[in-house]
Amino acid sequence: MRPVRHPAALVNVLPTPPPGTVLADVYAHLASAGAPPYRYHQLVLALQRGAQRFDDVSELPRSLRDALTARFGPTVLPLELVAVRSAEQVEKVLFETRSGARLETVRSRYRAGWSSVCVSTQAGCGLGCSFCATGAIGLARNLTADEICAQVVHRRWAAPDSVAFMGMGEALANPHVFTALELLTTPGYGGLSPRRITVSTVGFAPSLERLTREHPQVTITLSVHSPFPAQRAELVPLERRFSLAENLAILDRHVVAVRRKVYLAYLLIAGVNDSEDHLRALAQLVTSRARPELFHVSVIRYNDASGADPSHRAPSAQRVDDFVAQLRALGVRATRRQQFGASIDAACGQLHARSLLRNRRPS
Ligand SMILES: C[S@@+](CC[C@H](N)C(=O)[O-])C[C@H]1O[C@@H](n2cnc3c(N)ncnc32)[C@H](O)[C@@H]1O
Ligand code: SF4
Repeated sequence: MRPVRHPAALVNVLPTPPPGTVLADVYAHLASAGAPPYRYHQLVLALQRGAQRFDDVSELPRSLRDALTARFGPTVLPLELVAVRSAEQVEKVLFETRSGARLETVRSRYRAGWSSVCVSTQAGCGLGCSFCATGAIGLARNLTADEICAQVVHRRWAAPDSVAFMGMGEALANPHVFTALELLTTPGYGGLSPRRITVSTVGFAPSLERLTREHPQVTITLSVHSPFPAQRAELVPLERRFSLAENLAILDRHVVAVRRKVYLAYLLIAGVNDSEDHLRALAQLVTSRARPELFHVSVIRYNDASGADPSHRAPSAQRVDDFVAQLRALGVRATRRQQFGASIDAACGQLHARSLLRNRRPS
């Protein structure tokens, strides 16, 4: 949404911020201090223009800026930029939260004038997938909604065209993700179309159901990785709690209700899940759905990941292309997921918020 300039015009424009966010606390604080409503709106506009500190919001009287700083600390956004690394069309940033938790965010510019931010939803991840660097470090904690949104609106980059919840962590294991989605999609705050937001999950079924109910237009990616339950449980231990079948049943209902495509991620690991049997079983899994045309398989080439199972190997690029072509020949809509930034550990599955410190550089 384009900022509305005149404060008086703003009073009834911005909805109240969702509870559980710093903006909700600021809103309540300003109201209890007797500040007129447009002061809150001035603050939000200043944030959208890149202000990071209460002190930067020159539209607010000095006394109010001082009161907000005294109550909430100097910065509005709860992340400090610690280090940056760039390569190809990708920039990877290491952030630190006020409590000292570390997370990484990746910004890609994959075609002229189009940018996407891949946000982390947890510091680490507790789900222990065998192929993932984030899983290897375990879970430190869920990120707050503010910490998730701050990655999107950080002054380092202009507002992105799309946001992927595909960085560190399992988004649907973190209830704060729902607050973040609300903030990012509300006009006047993030203002992003939900269709430009992708949530990737290994299948936290109750939260997946909730996502389809509360944010039906958000794009969903379900990480599959094996069509065989016993093997999938080895690769993705959450399979033992919420099966692929249970998650696919949720998506079956969802695609019928919203008539929108969902994505199935298939991470190809040489000699592990790239056999003819896997190919046929995966194709059967998709083509047997009631609406197979609404399931799109994204094949991902395995990236070397620190702490992952040392026996995992990347297939050749040709093998990935062949796998995609064979899926198509079996009637499945499939593409290879384009990935950039593997040389700086910024590609899928490589985020672990440790090695960037060697490249520390000021913002
Ligand atoms: C890190 S996960 C985060 C989102 C969510 N937890 C999930 O697993 O879908 C994002 C994507 O990275 C992929 N991924 C994980 N480890 C990988 C690796 N070593 N190489 C390539 N992709 C990987 C996952 O399969 C998933 O599609
Ligand atoms: S692949 Fe996703 S769910 Fe699995 S360990 Fe990595 S971040 Fe967690």
